[in-house]
Amino acid sequence: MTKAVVLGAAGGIGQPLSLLLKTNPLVKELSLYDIVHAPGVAVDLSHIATPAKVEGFLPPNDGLKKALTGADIVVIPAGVPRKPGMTRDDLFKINAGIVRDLATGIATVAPKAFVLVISNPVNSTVPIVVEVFKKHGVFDPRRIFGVTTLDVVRASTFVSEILGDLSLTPSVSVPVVGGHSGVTIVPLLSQSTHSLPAGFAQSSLEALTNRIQFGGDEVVKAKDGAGSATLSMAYAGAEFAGKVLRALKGEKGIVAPSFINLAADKTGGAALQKELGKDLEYFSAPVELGPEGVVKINGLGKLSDYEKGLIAAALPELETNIDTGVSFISPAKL
Ligand SMILES: NC(=O)C1=CN([C@@H]2O[C@H](COP(=O)(O)OP(=O)(O)OC[C@H]3O[C@@H](n4cnc5c(N)ncnc54)[C@H](O)[C@@H]3O)[C@@H](O)[C@H]2O)C=CC1
Ligand SMILES: O=C([O-])CC(=O)C(=O)O
Repeated sequence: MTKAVVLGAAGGIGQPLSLLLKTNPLVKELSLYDIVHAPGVAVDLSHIATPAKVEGFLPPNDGLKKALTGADIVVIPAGVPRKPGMTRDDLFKINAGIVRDLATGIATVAPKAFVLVISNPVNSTVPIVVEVFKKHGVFDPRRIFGVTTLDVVRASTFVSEILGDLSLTPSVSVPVVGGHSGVTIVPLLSQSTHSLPAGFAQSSLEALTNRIQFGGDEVVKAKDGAGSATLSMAYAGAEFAGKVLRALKGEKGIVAPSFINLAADKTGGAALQKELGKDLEYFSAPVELGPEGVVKINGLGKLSDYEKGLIAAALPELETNIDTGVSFISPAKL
């Protein structure tokens, strides 16, 4: 009996993500929570002929508590999205408090649930969730994930476009590491399952890297004030949640990049910090998943000199983003 919960379920991401979770056969119960419209979205989804039982909750009458009771996996797309001209960090002022309050609810009601954080800025909101869990004495680094899957999805799509064959997309896999904003997004294109065309110029590689790093801006610009990626994010969120659910059920060998606390696997985390040359507490790396969450943090593999430069450029911003999140909850630590 697996219960999934979506917090922020009536939003641009929340609705299609809830739809996709409703169609996942591993989900037996689906609870939707939002400050608006969640019961209506739930009734709508409840007519779909798949097994998951759907319920929707609003804040009054302990709605958050009811939504979270018995949760195995909680996905958080609650919060405001960007408008043109904004960075993800500009969202921190509003989203930090939203994520803190929702994390407090999870830590109190469903401390063992897997928590998948979509709300931006992910590089800071994941540390917020972790600090809240620490304060409640329920922190397990293996169970808290920043969802960076959209960067991986974009990398597969853009590489397939360059190879001139979109039908390759499902099998093209490119590790994307670091974090989830601008230069902290580091695609390791040299490790793509499908090589770029022979003679692919360095300038083209840089343009492709830039497109993956700033893919979010492409959508924000195209939506022209109406928000940021929602449908592709819902797809990516459902894909990552699906992997976590399969691992929870005992399937072995599932690996996916995610922004995690490196204490999730002490040996792998320490080895990664050594590779990075920096004692970062968080990093998005390929992680192997199991029934208890992160089983193993994989290293970066063989990097090109260009990729080494991208990692070096990502580290200072990542460190600042992480500190911003930690100090929002635990100012004394810094
Ligand atoms: N990790 C990633 O790759 C991506 C992250 N995002 C982020 O996801 C977040 C959501 O984006 P959208 O769905 O487009 O925004 P949206 O504005 O369409 O939806 C957000 C939803 O959150 C709800 N909400 C606000 N405060 C809440 C609270 N305290 N409790 C429960 N629900 C609350 C709102 O009522 C709304 O329904 C943004 O922060 C955005 O930047 C967006 C795309 C990709
Ligand atoms: O760009 C944004 O603000 C939303 C996001 O995280 C993405 O699309 O990758």
